[in-house]
Amino acid sequence: MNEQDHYQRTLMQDADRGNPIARNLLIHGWLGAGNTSAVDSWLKDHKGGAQHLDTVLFEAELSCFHGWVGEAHWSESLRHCAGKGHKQARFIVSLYEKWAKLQGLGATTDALTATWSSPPWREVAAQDGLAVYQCLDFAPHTLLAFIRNSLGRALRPSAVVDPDTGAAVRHPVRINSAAQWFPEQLGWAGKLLEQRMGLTANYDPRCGEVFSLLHYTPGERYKAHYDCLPSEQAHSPQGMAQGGQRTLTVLLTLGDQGFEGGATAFPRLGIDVHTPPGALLRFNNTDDNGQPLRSSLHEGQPVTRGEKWLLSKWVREQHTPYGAELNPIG
Ligand SMILES: O=C(O)CCC(=O)C(=O)O
Ligand SMILES: [Fe+2]
Repeated sequence: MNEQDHYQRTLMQDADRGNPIARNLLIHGWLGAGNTSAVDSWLKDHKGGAQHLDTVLFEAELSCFHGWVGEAHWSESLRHCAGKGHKQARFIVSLYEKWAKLQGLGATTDALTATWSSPPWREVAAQDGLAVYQCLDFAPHTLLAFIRNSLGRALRPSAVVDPDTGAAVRHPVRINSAAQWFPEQLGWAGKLLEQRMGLTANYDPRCGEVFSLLHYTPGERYKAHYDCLPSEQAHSPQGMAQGGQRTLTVLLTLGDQGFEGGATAFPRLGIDVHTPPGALLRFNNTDDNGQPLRSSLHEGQPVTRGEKWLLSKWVREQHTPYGAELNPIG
């Protein structure tokens, strides 16, 4: 058996045992390859078995985010699973309801199918080609806690690769911990966040890089840096394969409520922004001609008390490999 067959067989076995990440990799792989009949028969096989509700919910997720034509409308399937007491389905329904409440939608509105209307942005600074905006009350606190609790377990000290040895080493530019939220781990909550963040901050989620979770304890910081890349690097064949230049940064503050210090500061503009939990901060890294913008220099100042949690999204000018995995048939 060659390596590819072995990988595929392992995925199938793990998916059959109910491992959701293996299942997502397997199905997203089939969707990306246009093999919809494999997806169809996998769903049919598993709907009868012990993982019946998991499979119904997963089919609903495919319908909601990937254009899959399921047996029922995704919102009906989601409600059905929640009604049967499926824990994850209940969480997702409650997430939609909390989000609808945050948007001021009345209790009579169907939170699952209500159209998303982006909350307003507030200008923090607009100077020297840089526009910094804040969007307060973007995401409900249950989502923030969910991300902290789930992805938080994958936090590791931030490292950069030593060009001489290839070893991962601590680097003084970024003293914090970080974790990446890979596409096969996003699940319903992560995909909903991708969708709503893209609509709100006005970018195509397929141009995004993987979400990074950043965590800072007192004394930790992210020293002044640019998110954009040197133009030659961004537009080299390797850079273009990654989506080209990083044009936009969007940060979602996850809490916790009580941290002090840790503002996101723009030293060339002389401003620092303290973004409350659930709010977005958005700024451009390039000018109107797509060139790196000097005024976009920014830093995460040292935290002085409590813990700072942040989810960061770097957006490229073109589709990224992450974007292709995020939305295999979109
Ligand atoms: O921690 C911060 O406030 C800044 C984070 C940041 O600059 C980034 O993720 O690119
Ligand atoms: Fe940054």
